[in-house]
Amino acid sequence: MVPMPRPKRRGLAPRTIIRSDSQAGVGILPNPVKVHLSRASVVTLGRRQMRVLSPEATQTPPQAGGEVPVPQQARRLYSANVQDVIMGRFLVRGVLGTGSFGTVVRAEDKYTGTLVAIKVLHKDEDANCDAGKEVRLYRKLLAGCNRHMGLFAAVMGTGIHRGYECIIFEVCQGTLCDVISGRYDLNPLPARHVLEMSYQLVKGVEYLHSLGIVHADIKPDNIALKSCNTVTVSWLDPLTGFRKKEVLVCSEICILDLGLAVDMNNKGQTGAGRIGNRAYRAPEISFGLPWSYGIDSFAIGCVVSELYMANDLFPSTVSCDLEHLTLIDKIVGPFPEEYARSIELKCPGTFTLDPVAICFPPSGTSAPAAEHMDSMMRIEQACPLSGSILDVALHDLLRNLMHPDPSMRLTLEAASKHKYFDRLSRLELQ
Ligand SMILES: Nc1ncnc2c1ncn2[C@@H]1O[C@H](COP(=O)(O)OP(=O)(O)OP(=O)(O)O)[C@@H](O)[C@H]1O
Repeated sequence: MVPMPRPKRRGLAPRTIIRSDSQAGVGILPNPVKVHLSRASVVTLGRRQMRVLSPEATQTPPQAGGEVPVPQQARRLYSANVQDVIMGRFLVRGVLGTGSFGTVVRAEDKYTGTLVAIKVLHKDEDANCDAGKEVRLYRKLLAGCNRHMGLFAAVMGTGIHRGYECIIFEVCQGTLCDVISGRYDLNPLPARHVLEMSYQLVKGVEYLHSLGIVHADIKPDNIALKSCNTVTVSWLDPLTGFRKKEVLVCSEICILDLGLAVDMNNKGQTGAGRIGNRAYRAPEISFGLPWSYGIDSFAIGCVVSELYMANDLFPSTVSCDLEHLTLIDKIVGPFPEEYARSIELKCPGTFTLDPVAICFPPSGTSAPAAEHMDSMMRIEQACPLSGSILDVALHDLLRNLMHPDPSMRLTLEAASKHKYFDRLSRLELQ
């Protein structure tokens, strides 16, 4: 049976918490701005406006019979119709996903029968700027003709369809989000697959860094599987004995979506503004500080932890930056004292210093205590990463990838040489 696309695990809720750029540089928001989103709204994030889709606009509920439904007509979004022909050549077969910048459809080349993924970028001035950037970054990757290119979905061409900019990609099958959420019933992944996928992820993004590009949106939704083919094996569960289990035939992955990527060659090696998904966001971004390549290391640490645990690292119910930072402190912290002092100087009211801890709930907050109750319970129940990651070498790698202080965080070049990867024997990427 063809698995149905699931809504992204971390899709934005109808009432989503967003901080506008006016707060950048003055630290985190104690009381986040709550914005009621209509079906498709434009909000200011960082220095640009960005389309945010409400769940109704992004979810495509499964239909009986395995057919992929197409999204309803939405303003400025490409409305995919099965049998639509893109650029006079590609027959639309279904929708693979819809994101902030585009609708990605599976399509068949009517001349060769080849299946491709076409990202049809939303039609608005801002998104089209990003289209140009995304294409330029992919061209930069291609120009390198580097062997790491296999770790990115190959770009097969670009074009315009009914005024929408399109990028044609190699089609991949499913994402790590599907794997972690249990859609393919692959959990727990064999340790070997966690190792191989982690290594590819580290090497792929390390390659981006070597070109001066920060991906800035590493999350399980943006890592695809090259193939979802599985075999059934007999698996010895220490508690219940032998049972049948599905295992991927091949652990090859593919990094998607350079839509938010930042070319640091033009930026003096630091970026600014809020970027990426909170669940994978490095603390310096939430503090409103300049950030750099380390934000990808942090996000990769989160993704690898989730692959290993087959579960979220930070709960998707986290309601504000301060709660997220408190969880970082508890799960992969503590924040080093010197770093906390330097943040407190720049963003007063973020830390208490004796002992060092994030101020959560913020002192003097106007929100009634009841509003913080769920957050406090989540924080109390969170356990340090060492409680969940039993493999000592992997735990060490993750602690260093997710070091709360970016100046002490492992670079991906160093990560690729970490002792956890010593046990790789046959990966060609070495
Ligand atoms: N080459 C591909 N093969 C298969 N599925 C793909 C491919 N590219 C994208 N997708 C699917 O489409 C979804 C949206 O694509 P993408 O992330 O590029 O769009 P976006 O608008 O930039 O999204 P975001 O909001 O995450 O920035 C992905 O999460 C993935 O599920």
